[in-house]
Amino acid sequence: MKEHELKILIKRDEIAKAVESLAKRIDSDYFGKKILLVGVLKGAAFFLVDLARSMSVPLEIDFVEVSSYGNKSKSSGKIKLIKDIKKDLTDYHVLIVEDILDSGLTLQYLIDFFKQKNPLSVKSVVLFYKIKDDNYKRSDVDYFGLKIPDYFVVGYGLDYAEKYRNLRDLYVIYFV
Ligand SMILES: O=P(O)(O)OC[C@H]1O[C@H](OP(=O)(O)OP(=O)(O)O)[C@H](O)[C@@H]1O
Ligand code: HPA
Ligand SMILES: [Mg+2]
Repeated sequence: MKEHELKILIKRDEIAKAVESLAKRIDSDYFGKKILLVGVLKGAAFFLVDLARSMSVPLEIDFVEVSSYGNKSKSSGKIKLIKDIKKDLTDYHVLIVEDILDSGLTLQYLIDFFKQKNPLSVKSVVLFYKIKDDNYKRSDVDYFGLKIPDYFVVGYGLDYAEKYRNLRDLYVIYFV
């Protein structure tokens, strides 16, 4: 029996355009600055690679891994740090690279976490910004690519129970 089905939400071309346009804006804001892109494994790995290849300022990359969804489609509310970075950040501008802002808990956790490492600055770029109702207060995002409705989505790095990260387009997953 089929448990879920996928329906396309955003095509790869639109995603690619959003990534290009973010890269341009970040390039111009970070001109002459020592920048470290920190991707949030595993979901944001795909976005970080595409973003970094579209940027032209000199940059370094690193990754942290956190997890809070496990095999579910709702945040457990508890962020688990699985992999930290070792680098001394005191002379870097840190840009946290996230695939999606949903409850916002992961990003808030990481902003606080990186501020404690005393870099020159901490900012964030999120590709998919999930729209919640107006009273829903989340951490501020410095750059975002595409607003999406409040559905559970997969593809372009995003998973359901670890599957579908490799899809090039973004899909809504419906549980039937
Ligand atoms: O705004 P939030 O509600 O915190 O959700 C966003 C985070 O959740 C997902 O990661 P997940 O914990 O599923 O780990 P994964 O990237 O390995 O799938 C996603 O990749 C973001 O990192
Ligand atoms: O909509 C989503 N899809 C996949 N992973 C996620 N993590 C937070 N929100 C989502
Ligand atoms: Mg996940």
